[in-house]
Amino acid sequence: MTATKGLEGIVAASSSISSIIDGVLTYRGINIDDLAQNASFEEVIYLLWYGKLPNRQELAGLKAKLDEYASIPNEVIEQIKTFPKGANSMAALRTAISSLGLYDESANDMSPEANLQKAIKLQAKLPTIVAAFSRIRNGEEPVAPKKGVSIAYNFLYMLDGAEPAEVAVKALDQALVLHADHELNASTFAARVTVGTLSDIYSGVTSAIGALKGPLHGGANEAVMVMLEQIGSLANVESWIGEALATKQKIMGFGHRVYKNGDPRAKHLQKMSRELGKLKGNMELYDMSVKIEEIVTGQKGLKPNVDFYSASVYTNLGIPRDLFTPIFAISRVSGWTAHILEQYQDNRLIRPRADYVGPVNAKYVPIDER
Ligand SMILES: CC(=O)SCCNC(=O)CCNC(=O)[C@H](O)C(C)(C)COP(=O)(O)OP(=O)(O)OC[C@H]1O[C@@H](n2cnc3c(N)ncnc32)[C@H](O)[C@@H]1OP(=O)(O)O
Ligand SMILES: O=C([O-])CC(=O)C(=O)O
Repeated sequence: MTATKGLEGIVAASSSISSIIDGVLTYRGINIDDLAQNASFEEVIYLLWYGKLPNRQELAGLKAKLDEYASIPNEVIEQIKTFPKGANSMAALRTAISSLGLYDESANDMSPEANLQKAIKLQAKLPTIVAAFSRIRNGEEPVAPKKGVSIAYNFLYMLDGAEPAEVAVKALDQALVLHADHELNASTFAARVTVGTLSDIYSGVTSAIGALKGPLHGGANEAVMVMLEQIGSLANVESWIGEALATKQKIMGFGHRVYKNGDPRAKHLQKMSRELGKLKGNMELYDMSVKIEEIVTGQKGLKPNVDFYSASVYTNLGIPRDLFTPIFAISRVSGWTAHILEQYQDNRLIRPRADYVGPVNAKYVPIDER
């Protein structure tokens, strides 16, 4: 037995949810470019869960359910109030989602109907939790979710307690579409491994949040912003990136396990970043990002991934840096739950082998002789 480090190129599941073929990403066979330009995030959620685009009535039905489930139990709000000041936002989300399962009487009902309802609940409640966490740590009361608006609108509304600008809602909605699913990425794989033991959906999503948090995965969007802040200005880009490359540091937001010729989502986020910069009358972050891309692609052949331009997009939307990865989770929970439902439909325990490289025939040495 020999191991493939990082499971690169290993096909570990069959799935009909999203595909990456010759660098082209589709959700249920529909090209991401088409979806990014035309679909709302709610249509995409429906597409991922039900395998087809909804008609008007089906979409209205899903939105009504999302409205019904968007509020979170008081016990969870009270628990968030006990979190340490300065808690990591993804750790807080992981804990709150795990707690949410305690207050759902159907948490361990494994019927397909109950699991679908729980997927809707998780999608509906996750943005409410992120916004509540953000307000509570700022010493503010959480804002209750509004009915009859999109997830993107509601999240921005619950975050600031004010009606969001149309342009901000549109940009966030498109970002949510672009992040919704991505085949067998690390967090989705973690979710599938967890529920492959026939554990419950809350456990699966909690595992996924833990995996998304890391800077080699979803945590990279926050890390890109840290880098932009450290660089500080367009004038510093060349020397900062030059030094980072010379000392073999990883440039956050570049490279991808599956895309070697570029991530098809990055161009949409780049366009959004440019447009939001123009609207704000401040192109510094956009110009810095373009310059970084020019150098990193020129010198290393590495292309920006989905996380790179999302950092300047979210910053231009006025969102605090440490909420970038929780926003990724607000979107990706649609994909995680679609994969969890698919895993339950045709489950087999996921249990690979390890290539043992440790000592053999070692003897137990009594403690006094060590
Ligand atoms: C939503 C997402 O999860 S998208 C990914 C988000 N993560 C990031 O942006 C973090 C930065 N990128 C990376 O760390 C990597 O490109 C990953 C984790 C995305 C992919 O990793 P892998 O497929 O394992 O590629 P690996 O890390 O082996 O890289 C191959 C080579 O390219 C280099 N490389 C890859 N990415 C980068 C980078 N961002 N900056 C500098 N060099 C890089 C590696 O150092 C390695 O070089 P070597 O062969 O000389 O050792
Ligand atoms: O697929 C991956 O490895 C990383 C990921 O989640 C994405 O790019 O959206």
